[in-house]
Parts: sequence; C-alpha cells; structure tokens
Amino acid sequence: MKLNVLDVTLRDGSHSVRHSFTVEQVRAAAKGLNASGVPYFEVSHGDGLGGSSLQYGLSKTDELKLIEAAVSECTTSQVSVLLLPGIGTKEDLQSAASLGVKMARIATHVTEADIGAQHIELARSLGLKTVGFLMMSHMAPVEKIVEQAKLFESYGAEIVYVTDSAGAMLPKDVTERISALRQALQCEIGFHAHNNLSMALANTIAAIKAGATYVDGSMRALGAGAGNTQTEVMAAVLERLGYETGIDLYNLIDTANDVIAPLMQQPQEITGSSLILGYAGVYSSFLLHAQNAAEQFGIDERDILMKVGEMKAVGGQEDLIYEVAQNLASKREVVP
Ligand SMILES: C[C@H](O)CC(=O)C(=O)O
Ligand SMILES: [Mn+2]
Repeated sequence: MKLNVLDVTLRDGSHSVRHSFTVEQVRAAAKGLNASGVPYFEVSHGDGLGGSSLQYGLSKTDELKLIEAAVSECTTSQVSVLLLPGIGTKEDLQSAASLGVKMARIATHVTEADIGAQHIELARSLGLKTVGFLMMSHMAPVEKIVEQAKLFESYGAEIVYVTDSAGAMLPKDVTERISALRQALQCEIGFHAHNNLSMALANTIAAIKAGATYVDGSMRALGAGAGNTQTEVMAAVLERLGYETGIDLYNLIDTANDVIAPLMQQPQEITGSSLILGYAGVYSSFLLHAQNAAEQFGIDERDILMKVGEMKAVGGQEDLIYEVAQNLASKREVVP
C-alpha cells in the first residue's frame, strides 16, 4: 500500500530553532528531501504563513524567500505551506502559490473548522492540493471531530488531518478518531504527531492502520515540543511494515545528518517540560514561550505549563503564558 509522507522540518522545526532558518539551510534541506523522493514537504514560519511577529516569534528570513529557495530545488517533491486563518491572510496564500507551492494546509483549532472555509475555497481555486488541519485534536470527542472534519470536506478539503499538537494522544485515541473519520468521510485522511509522550511513531502507525494515507514527520524529529515523528525512522519502519513510500532511506539519513543536525540549537529530546506538554495536553509550540516566561518571572516552567493545560489554552493564546507566570510569581511573593 502506498503512503504519502510529508516532511515538516522546515515548518514545525522552525519553532525549535526560534524561526532562524536561512535561505542556504532551506535550500540544502530541500535539495536533500527532493533527492530522497519525499513527496511533500512544508516550508513557512512555525505558526504558518504570516506568523512572523512579536506574538509568535520574528523570522530571521522572510518566509517567501525560504519558500522560493525550496521550490527552486524541487524536481519531484512538492512544497506545502501551512496557514492559520487569523494569522496568515488570503494574500499570503496567493503570494506562496505564485512562487510554485503545490499544497496548502489550512489549520484551525479542532472545534473551529468554520473559520477555514474561505481559505480552503481560495486554495482550491488556486489549484493547490488542499488540506484541512484540525489542531489540538485530543481536546475534542470523536463525534465533534467527525462534525468538524465533515465541514472541512464540505468546503473542498481533499485531505483532513487529525493533528496531535500537544503530543497528548495514545494509540487508542488515534485509532478511535481516524477510524471514525474513515467511516464518515470520502476524502483522504492524514495524521500529524508530536513526541512529547514518546508516542509519535506508535501513534503514526495506529493512524495508518486505521486508514490514514498522509503522515507527517520531521528530520531528526525537529519540531515544537519534543518534536515530531522522525521522518527517516518512520521511512525505515514503514518499509519494514511493507508500505511503499518511494523514499530513498540513505539519502534521507544523509540529509538529516549533514544538513539538519548541524543547525539544531539543542538536542530534540523529551525534556521534563516537553513531557509535561503531553501530560497536561498543552500546545507544543508553547514550550519556548513558557521557557522565556519562566526565566522572566523566576517560575518553574512545568508549573506554568500545568496551569495553562488546566485552563485549556489553545493556539493563539501565547500571551496567556506570560499572564500565568506573572500570576504564579505574585502568589509566590505573598506566601511567607
Ligand atoms: C501552528 C502549529 O505549530 C501547527 C502544528 O504543527 C500543530 O498544531 O502541531
Ligand atoms: Mn506540529
């Protein structure tokens, strides 16, 4: 059976390197991904097109320059962009499409698919392969996910993703969600994992067994929180399981070793704090913000993440992290 691997190193990995990718780094990674036969890979700010801002982190290099460099290296791979309505605009999507991007993934919180309608319609009208990406999917019961995925499909999405943004799911959670979507939808289904509970590859396999045909990964697992399913490991395991990915494993390992490993700012490991992301169900890209806030207010970053998890904060509420840290600090001061 044929599976479509989508590498997110040059987008989700952007969180992990504080949005510091350069044209040279992107060009080298894109060249390697293309030579390895990875069918799709994503390039944009970690929070999608238009994400460069004080709220989400400023990009070192304009993402359109990164996208242009990536597209220029592709002979067979196709470049995807992520767009969160409210962060990225229709104009951002049009600019990316004019550079030769072939896929758009429109991402909303799992209960807010309706805010993606216009962007999905635009992506289709631009001739892009169009994906609806349901973030923080662990927060909604199966029926809600089915309802929201059907909305995406009705707007024209050709693939709907279950996205474990917090790395909080266990294989049974993935199986339940993907199986229900497989029964309810006509379109293809994808899965995007984070490794905060060390479940990323197991969850990805559960998703495939339940009917997902698109699966995400990142080289060296470079991504928000504890990172994603590691693309080169996934390629090897999928081949061993008898799936066809069309990926040249040695070429991909070389790209991970020679291009990605040298640019990593810290090892992509499950630290105490990234474990708490998964345990408390917190958006993975909150990790570096929590670290900044912890340092600023002298608070344990795990306490901030636990509180943010209790509050069921969702993507876009990064400023809440600083409020929580400030609150914890003020309480600590009054306790003798
Ligand atoms: C904007 C987020 O980083 C998208 C994503 O990769 C996720 O929710 O996971
Ligand atoms: Mn992610």
